[in-house]
Amino acid sequence: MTVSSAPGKVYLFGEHAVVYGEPAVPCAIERRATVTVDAREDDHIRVEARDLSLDGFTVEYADDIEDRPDVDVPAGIVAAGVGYVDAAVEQARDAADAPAAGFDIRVESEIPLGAGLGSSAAVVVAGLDAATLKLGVELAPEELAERAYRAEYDVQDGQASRADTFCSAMGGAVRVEGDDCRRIDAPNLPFVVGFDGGAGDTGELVAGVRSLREEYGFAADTVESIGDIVMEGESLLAAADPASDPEPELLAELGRLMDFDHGLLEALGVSSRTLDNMVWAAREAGAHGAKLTGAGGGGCIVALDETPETRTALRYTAECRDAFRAELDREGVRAERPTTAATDGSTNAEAK
Ligand SMILES: Nc1ncnc2c1ncn2[C@@H]1O[C@H](COP(=O)(O)OP(=O)(O)O)[C@@H](O)[C@H]1O
Ligand SMILES: C[C@@](O)(CCOP(=O)(O)O)CC(=O)O
Ligand SMILES: [Mg+2]
Repeated sequence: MTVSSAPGKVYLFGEHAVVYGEPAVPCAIERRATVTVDAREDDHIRVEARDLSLDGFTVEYADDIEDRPDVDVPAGIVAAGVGYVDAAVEQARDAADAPAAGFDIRVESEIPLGAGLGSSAAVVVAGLDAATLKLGVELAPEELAERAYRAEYDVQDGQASRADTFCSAMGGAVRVEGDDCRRIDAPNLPFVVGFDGGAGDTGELVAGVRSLREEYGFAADTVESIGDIVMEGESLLAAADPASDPEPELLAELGRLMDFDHGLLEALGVSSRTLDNMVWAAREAGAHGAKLTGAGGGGCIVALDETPETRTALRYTAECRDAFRAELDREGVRAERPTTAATDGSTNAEAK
C-alpha cells in the first residue's frame, strides 16, 4: 500500500487570467488531500471517496469509466465525481508503462470541493504520486506536476492552467506563466479563508470569461490588467525577507492589490453575492485586503490579516459557513506512512 498527500492552495492573485498566459501566484496551504493506493490482481479500478457530495461512494469499474457497473447514480455524476482520480490513474499507468495495472484507491481530503482551494489538483497530484510509487516509479515533483496538469486539462476539456497542479506538487508560493512554472520566495503571509459552503463550476466560469474576453476588448484588457497586478505583487514579494514575518507596509500593499484583483474578477462575472459579502466583511474587520480565490461563483475568499479580527467577523457573517486561518505550506506532495485508519479495510460498498 502507498499513501501520498498533496496540499490545496489559495490564489494570492491571478486566477482566470492565468488561463490566457498571464502570470499568477498561487500559494499552497496546510490543508491536504490524501490518497491511498493498493495494487489489484485484475485491471479494475475501485475508488472509495467518502467526501464527495453524493455522501461518499465506492465505485468499481473496468476499462472505461462510462461503462462503470451497477452503482445507483447516473453515469455523468460518477464521471464528474471520480473523473480526476481516473485521469490520475491513466497518467500513472502511462508513466510506469503498465496499461493494465488495477488499483484500489481511497481518497480523503481536508479541502472543500469546488470551492477554489484546488481540491481537484491535490487529489490528482496525490493520486498520481501514490499510484506511480505503487508501480515502482518515482517521479520528480516537476514531472508529477506536468502529468497532473495533463490529467486536469483532460478532465476540464482544455480549460485548465498549470497553476493549481504545479503549486500542489511543489508547495510554497509559486509563479506560473504559460508553461513557465517556478517556486518563488515568500514570507509567511497571514491568510484567512472564508467559505460560504457552496461551490462553483470551474469549466463554466472559465468559459464565461473566455467568451466575454472574445466579445469585448475591454474584457480582454481587464484580463491583461490582472496580469499587471500580479507583476506588481511579485516585485513586492521579491523585495521581502522570506525568513521573517512580513512588514505591515508589505501586507498593506499586497492587500490593496488583492482588493483590485477582486474588483476585476467581479467585473469579469466570476464573483457572487456571498463571495462579495464575505470580502466586505473581511475588509470592514480590518483585513489588509480580500478577494475570491480560484474559479469563483461560490466557495472561498482569501483575506490577509495577522490579527484574529477577520476570522471572527467572518464567523458572524450570515453568508459564511466556515472561516479558518490557512498557513502557507512549504511542502508539496509527499509520501505518507500508511496508518491504521488507512488499512482497516472498511468500505461502504455501494453508492448512496
Ligand atoms: N475528497 C475528494 N474525493 C474525490 N474527489 C474529489 C475530492 N475532492 C475533490 N475531488 C474532485 O475534484 C472536483 C472539484 O474540483 P474543481 O471543480 O476543480 O474545484 P476545486 O479544485 O476548486 O476544489 C470534484 O468534483 C471531484 O471530482
Ligand atoms: C480559474 C482558474 O484559473 C483556477 C481554478 O481554481 P479552482 O479549481 O477553482 O481551485 C482555472 C485554472 O487556472 O485552471
Ligand atoms: Mg480545481
